[in-house]
Amino acid sequence: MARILTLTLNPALDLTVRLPTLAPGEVNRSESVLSQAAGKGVNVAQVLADLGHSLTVAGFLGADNAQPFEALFRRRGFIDAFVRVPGETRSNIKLAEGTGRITDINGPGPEVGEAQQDALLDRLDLVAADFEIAVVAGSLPRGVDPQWLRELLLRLQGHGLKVAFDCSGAALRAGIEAAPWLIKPNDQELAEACGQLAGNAEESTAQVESLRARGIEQVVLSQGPEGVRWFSPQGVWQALPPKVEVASTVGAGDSLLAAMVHGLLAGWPAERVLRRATAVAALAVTQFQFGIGDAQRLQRIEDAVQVQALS
Ligand SMILES: Nc1ncnc2c1ncn2[C@@H]1O[C@H](COP(=O)(O)OP(=O)(O)OP(=O)(O)O)[C@@H](O)[C@H]1O
Ligand SMILES: O=P(O)(O)OC[C@@]1(O)O[C@H](CO)[C@@H](O)[C@@H]1O
Repeated sequence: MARILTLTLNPALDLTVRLPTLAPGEVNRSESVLSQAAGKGVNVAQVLADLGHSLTVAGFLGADNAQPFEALFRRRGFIDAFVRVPGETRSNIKLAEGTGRITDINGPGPEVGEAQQDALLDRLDLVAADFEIAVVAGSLPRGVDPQWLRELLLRLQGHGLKVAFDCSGAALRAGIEAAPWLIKPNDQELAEACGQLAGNAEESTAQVESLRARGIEQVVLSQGPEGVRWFSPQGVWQALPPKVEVASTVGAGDSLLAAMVHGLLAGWPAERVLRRATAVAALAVTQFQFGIGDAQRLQRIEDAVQVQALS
């Protein structure tokens, strides 16, 4: 199995508040509140660990509330290469209604100074050669410029790493300039990357192909309950997940990304890569925790995923 680095520049403590129905402007009573050390790259690491890989996690972590992250890293056996920054890692609130609807309230993250940004680059220069691949996922904290992110991706690639990248907005556009190996936009992020929302499948295909023409080998377009379209040198593939009971969609994209990386690193045939990854993502929406909770359930979901080659 591979040694994988995940970078979460703006991790979060996810506070998932479960309630029957959200009534905005009213006093709401929750059923439970779950607090988890999270953020996209950390969630990806959890899934990759369950798929058998050995993980190093890095990024910027607020020094004042690092404990839940450190506990997770110890429990999971992750090597902790996070640079500590003054202040707190943000808390992101996820309002999870009984219907499966989720309302995300994500914080901006701590202010990260130039010295800490340099420290992370220096640390990555030291360790990069140990890895086959880096997964860079999630937003930027305050003080970090999208162009710094572009430089970071170029630097990782300069060390010979494949980069899988999942981001949004200006940071996504800047990262794309570095032509990472793989990106995983959703429809909205594809629109942000290409300047307009595609009106139909033909238009989104043309947008994806324009990105691939810029040197991005793999584009995994995630489309919520409608599944995945995957554009790669192995052709264009589509997967439709079975209907599942939704607990929380938070982290579904991270699960999809992790499992795509897993299948591609394993060198599996395209159909198997996409089938497994779609099942891992569908399983993720049935649970509140990150990672692969129930292997038997995963197999049942995988058997029900529909995959077809589009070209
Ligand atoms: N209701 C659902 N049922 C089954 N699979 C789902 C459902 N919602 C999402 N998925 C799976 O998870 C994948 C990722 O979901 P989505 O497209 O919402 O990602 P995302 O926007 O990156 O999400 P997030 O950023 O919250 O992780 C989808 O491509 C699909 O395979
Ligand atoms: O604000 P960002 O960095 O874009 O997204 C952060 C986040 O919503 O992404 C993960 C789910 O993908 C959550 O664990 C986390 O709270």
